[in-house]
Amino acid sequence: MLKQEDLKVFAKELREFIINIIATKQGHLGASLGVVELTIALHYVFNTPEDLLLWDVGHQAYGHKILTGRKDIFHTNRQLGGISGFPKRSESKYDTFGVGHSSTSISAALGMAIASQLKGEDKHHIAVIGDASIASGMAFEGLNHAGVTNANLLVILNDNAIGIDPSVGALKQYLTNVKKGTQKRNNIIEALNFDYSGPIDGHDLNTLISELERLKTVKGPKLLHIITTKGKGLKQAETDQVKYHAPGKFDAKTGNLAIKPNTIQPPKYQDVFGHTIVELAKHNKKIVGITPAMPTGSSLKYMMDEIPDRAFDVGIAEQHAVTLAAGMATQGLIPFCNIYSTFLQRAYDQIIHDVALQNLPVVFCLDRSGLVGEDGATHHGVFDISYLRCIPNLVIFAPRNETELRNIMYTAQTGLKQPIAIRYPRGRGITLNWKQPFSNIEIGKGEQLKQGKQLAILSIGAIAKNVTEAIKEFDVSHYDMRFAKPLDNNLLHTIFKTYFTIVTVEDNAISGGFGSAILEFAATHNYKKTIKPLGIPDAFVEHGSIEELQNLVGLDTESLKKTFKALL
Ligand SMILES: Cc1ncc(C[n+]2csc(CCOP(=O)(O)OP(=O)(O)O)c2C)c(N)n1
Ligand SMILES: CC(=O)[C@@H](O)[C@H](O)COP(=O)(O)O
Ligand SMILES: [Mg+2]
Repeated sequence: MLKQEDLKVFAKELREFIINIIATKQGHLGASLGVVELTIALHYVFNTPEDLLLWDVGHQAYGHKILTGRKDIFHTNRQLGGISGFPKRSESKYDTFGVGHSSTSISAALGMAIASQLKGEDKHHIAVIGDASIASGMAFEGLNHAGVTNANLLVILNDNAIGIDPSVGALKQYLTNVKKGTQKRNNIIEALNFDYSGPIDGHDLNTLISELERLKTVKGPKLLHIITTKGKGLKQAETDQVKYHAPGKFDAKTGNLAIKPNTIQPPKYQDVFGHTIVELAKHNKKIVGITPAMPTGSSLKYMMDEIPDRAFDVGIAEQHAVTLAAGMATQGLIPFCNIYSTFLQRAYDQIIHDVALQNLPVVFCLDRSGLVGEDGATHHGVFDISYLRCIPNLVIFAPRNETELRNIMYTAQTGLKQPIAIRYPRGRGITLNWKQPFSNIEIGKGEQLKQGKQLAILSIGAIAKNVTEAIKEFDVSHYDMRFAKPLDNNLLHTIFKTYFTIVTVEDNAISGGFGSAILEFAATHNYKKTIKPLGIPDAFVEHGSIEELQNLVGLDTESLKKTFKALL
């Protein structure tokens, strides 16, 4: 075991190791650099894995992974077949809880602490949570419960005043006041029956270690407030914390970002959303934009910059974002509530109870639908069609390209009388000249893209691109059905009367997805046809590039080609 006086040098080496690998292999950088000292101090003071250490979100756990037996394979981080970018129980006994979505650590650590009590085990339970994640409702539910238990729980609030984008809300202001020393009384955490200590410098190893040693002897729920700098140790990452949250490739020595080739490319779908909402909102004063803590990732930041009074970052609060949108819609506003497909899972009851049941015209923009790549199983947006399709009143649309995204956004603000979910993928579209004049899309209307004789392929969303390429040499029909709900029944009757074999293609789970909707249609109307649904199988898809993962599930162009050929 290293001596305490050697830990400072060790911290420098750990930081350099993380920077060197992430510079070429990519991943989340700033958060892990910010907790290097904390990570070392925690593993120095506590007896992991006997003591249970949980990382909220887990994007800051690279140091933890490196210190717990994964240094030699850290270069495989987030790559196909490599280690996960987040703590994962199946990967290591030091990863006590699987994460990726935020604000779960307090509840999970409390659950473990109560289990230890019931089993008569004497161990420590430590949840490390960031300032943006602790502001989420779920974290407060955990604190509220923990405060009336005598569970041996230590919550470490890693306060760097930023999430991916700058933290927002009254709690952030409160924490700032605590740091300034102007909020000594009325400590929220003490009011919840926690023993509060701090704020302390989270980069000072000696202070951290002595405070953690002291807290080991304190019984019951306790919270240590530490102040850190996101990106600590790499100048650019400290200065441009938003960019260096996950900067892509960069020069490990200078910190400069890799220069991207100067070629004209189609836009990212998120930017089509971001620019289009600004364009529409300038003309339609009823439009408001909402994001739960993802202004940069969703590109709602364009509207926040141009029309700040009508664009809201509500923090990591998906449930609140949806019900806030519902409230606004009751008053005649047209809320565009932009939530990553995977994070909308958190707000399921709000979609049903607060929006759909009251048939409120909220426009859900589900970015990052389909396979998202290196973030892996926690982040793929492959369930939304299934979890939304069973909800009455809700329209579900998936654009196959940028123009379709723009036009459905345009259509949604022209007096739609019901909620709509628009799902679109991570990454770039296919159209260079994408800023065309708007036109209306008829709700529930599909489109034929190619005419052929041998079979009919029905796709939904941007995966149409792979289908189009795969069928170039085949005599088949291709339909972009566009709406998973309502289905284009007229078009479907024509298709079912014309073809014997029908293939459906989607980047959503086959279970309950678009293909299931077509099977239900066939069963309802007594069509006895061969229907082959292609999509995500009934298993969690791991991490890798989107292309690799599409290949794994048979949705890349070559795999589709083989499947179609076998059916001809
Ligand atoms: C439920 C959920 N919503 C949104 C996200 C996206 N997200 C990942 S990290 C992050 C910011 C976390 O900030 P903080 O807790 O302060 O940790 P830091 O990055 O500063 O260490 C967000 C919004 C998520 N992972 N989970
Ligand atoms: C940890 C986390 O949840 C986010 O940082 C997420 O990785 C962002 O994903 P995008 O890169 O698709 O915006
Ligand atoms: Mg933070």
